[in-house]
Amino acid sequence: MTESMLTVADAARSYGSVPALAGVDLTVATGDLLAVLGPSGCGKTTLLRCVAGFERLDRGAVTVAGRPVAGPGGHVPPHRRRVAVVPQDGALFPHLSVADNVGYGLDRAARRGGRIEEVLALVGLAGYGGRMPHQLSGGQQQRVAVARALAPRPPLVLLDEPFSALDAQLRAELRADVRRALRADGATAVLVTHDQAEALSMADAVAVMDAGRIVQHGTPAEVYRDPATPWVARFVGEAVLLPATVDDDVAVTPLGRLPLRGPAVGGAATVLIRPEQLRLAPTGGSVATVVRQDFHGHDALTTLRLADGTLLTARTLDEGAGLSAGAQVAVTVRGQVRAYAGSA
Ligand SMILES: Nc1ncnc2c1ncn2[C@@H]1O[C@H](COP(=O)(O)OP(=O)(O)OP(=O)(O)O)[C@@H](O)[C@H]1O
Repeated sequence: MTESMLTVADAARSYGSVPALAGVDLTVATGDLLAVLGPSGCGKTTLLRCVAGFERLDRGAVTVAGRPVAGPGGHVPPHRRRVAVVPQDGALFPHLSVADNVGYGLDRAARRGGRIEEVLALVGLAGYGGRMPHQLSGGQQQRVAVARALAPRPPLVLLDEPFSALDAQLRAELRADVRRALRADGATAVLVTHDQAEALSMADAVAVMDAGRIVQHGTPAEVYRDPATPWVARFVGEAVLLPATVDDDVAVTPLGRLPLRGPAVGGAATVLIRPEQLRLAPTGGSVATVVRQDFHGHDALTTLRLADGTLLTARTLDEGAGLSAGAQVAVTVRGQVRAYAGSA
């Protein structure tokens, strides 16, 4: 079994009457990247700051590499936790060269041993050591911040929305490169983000957070395909949620009888269908009217209305091309669906 590099147990922290953390349990396996994904204000940054040691817990405990750093035994200050933080804006020292920024936390032996060049190469900046931060683009500055965090080989690296200030294309490139660098260096990391695509594409595991609690912890595929609640379903991607009646392993829905997977529920339920499960054809399914189509280049989201007024969103490729508002199509569902007890 893989050992945990980070354990957070029943962590609670309030600001006045606001419970920013309301009992968080979390583990990160050694060598993994965990994404903490949640909407603004759910407590992500507070969690990260409590792990780093910038904030104290009201209750609970944090263990890093088997060593208690917060909890009943006391509060280890940030600089003694061996936890590296990559902040949103990089926060490089402006008066130090790239090499000196990266080498800041290193002892002389490590500096001489070539670690600075090694981590700069890992983040794609070999040969940039002599530059000053202001001579770098925003994306390059973030790469330096990641290299600086990795340099002393900390047991844990925390990344706080590190790509949020970058434009979309740069962000995608940097995500992939930073993921590769972390993996190549064997680092264990926690990434805090409100961006589902970032969490699902980068992480080994995703902890979905809402109102100070972790509401689901699983692989990216698990939280997308098998969300714990309708709220998680909506938060991690486009979701079609339909009223249903469950009868054994079949849900009776406005789109017909659909096979179920996941935990059994009985009676009135809500089913989750992902837009890519919906297939459109000229005939041979439930009849729907096209309301509108939002073109995204690689695909399109087509909003449809069933005869009973139910709205659906289908992700379409060629089969939905050029459908205009008012057109009639037949909708079928591919694969199994997940049901939740009660109505949405
Ligand atoms: N220093 C503080 N003083 C008072 N309230 C705070 C403080 N820090 C955070 N909060 C409150 O705690 C809650 C959680 O905040 P936190 O910054 O952890 O959320 P977040 O998920 O990181 O949000 P965002 O994505 O917007 O940064 C919010 O309601 C916030 O207003």
